[in-house]
Amino acid sequence: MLDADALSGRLLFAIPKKGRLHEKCLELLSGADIQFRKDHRLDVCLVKNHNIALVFLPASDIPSFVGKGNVDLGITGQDVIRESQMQQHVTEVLPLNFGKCALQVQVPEAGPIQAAEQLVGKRVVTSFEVLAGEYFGRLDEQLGLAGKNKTNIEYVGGSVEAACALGLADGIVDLVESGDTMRAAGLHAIATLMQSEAVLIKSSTPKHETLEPLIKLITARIAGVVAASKYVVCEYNVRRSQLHDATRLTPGRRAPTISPLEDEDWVAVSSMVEKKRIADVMDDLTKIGAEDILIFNLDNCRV
Ligand SMILES: Nc1ncnc2c1ncn2[C@@H]1O[C@H](COP(=O)(O)OP(=O)(O)OP(=O)(O)O)[C@@H](O)[C@H]1O
Ligand SMILES: O=P(O)(O)OC[C@H]1O[C@H](OP(=O)(O)OP(=O)(O)O)[C@H](O)[C@@H]1O
Ligand SMILES: [Mg+2]
Repeated sequence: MLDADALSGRLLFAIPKKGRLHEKCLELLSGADIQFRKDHRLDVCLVKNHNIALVFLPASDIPSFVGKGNVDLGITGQDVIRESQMQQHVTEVLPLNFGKCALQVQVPEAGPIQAAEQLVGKRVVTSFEVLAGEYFGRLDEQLGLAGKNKTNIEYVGGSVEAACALGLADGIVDLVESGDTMRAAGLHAIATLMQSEAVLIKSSTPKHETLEPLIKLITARIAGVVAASKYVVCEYNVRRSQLHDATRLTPGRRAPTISPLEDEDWVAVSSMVEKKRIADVMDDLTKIGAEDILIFNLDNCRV
């Protein structure tokens, strides 16, 4: 049985229990070798190989749990940190390079509204009533709307994109990643409130100073997994005479590793390259005569 004694002294680490961030968080924990077995009936479980307990919570509740110091560390989206008005109480320790999306004002594509200002005084449906309220509050003020004439912000918990078709709203404020959901609902975006990604957060006023070394260790491990997902190792052979151009193309993080080959005119080069740039880099290496270009994914790293 899991009771308060079992949790006492452990670092509490909040993980989204479902939704878009859940699977990615499990991959991060596995990459950082944080081992646990979760009973599906319980939202708290002990980590086997560290003095940590994982707490599985809705992503939108995690900012206030961390901000109030009820848990020590958490993963959630920057959007829900701002929506819960917890920015002053939580510290963003590390961006995690997933859960990337934008909070946008959307309206029916075929309709008359083409700018957010035209929605002022009308009905807006959203799960982000604080952020949408602030945004349209500013527009209301700029356009001098007050009282009953102000933009009407209404909360729904999900499936926000259906609101316009159902006749409940003139526009919505919701998250967009690929845009598939928005387009399927016949909507298009006319303004962006914020960009968001998943972040590792800790309390700005931690209750347990003694846990700080463990927080640092976990942060370093997770940073290693995140960096590994951003980089590849690029290895190739190139003529010594082209080495200057080659190192300009693949400068590495500190410097590329250069090894001699049996053929004295040639060297082997090994270098970390950002994954998103690798196709261009391979094209450019080919142009300067590099051969045998090999790309390796990283499972983990410390850089
Ligand atoms: N389509 C998306 N692409 C990338 N990140 C997203 C997307 N939708 C949401 N997110 C991020 O994930 C966080 C959690 O949202 P999500 O909708 O997955 O949670 P939920 O509402 O608890 O789950 P569910 O929608 O399954 O009930 C959001 O605050 C946002 O940061
Ligand atoms: O631009 P896209 O790639 O289509 O992603 C955007 C959708 O993802 C989220 O919904 P989710 O899947 O969490 O469902 P929900 O609306 O029920 O929360 C968000 O609320 C959008 O509806
Ligand atoms: Mg959702």
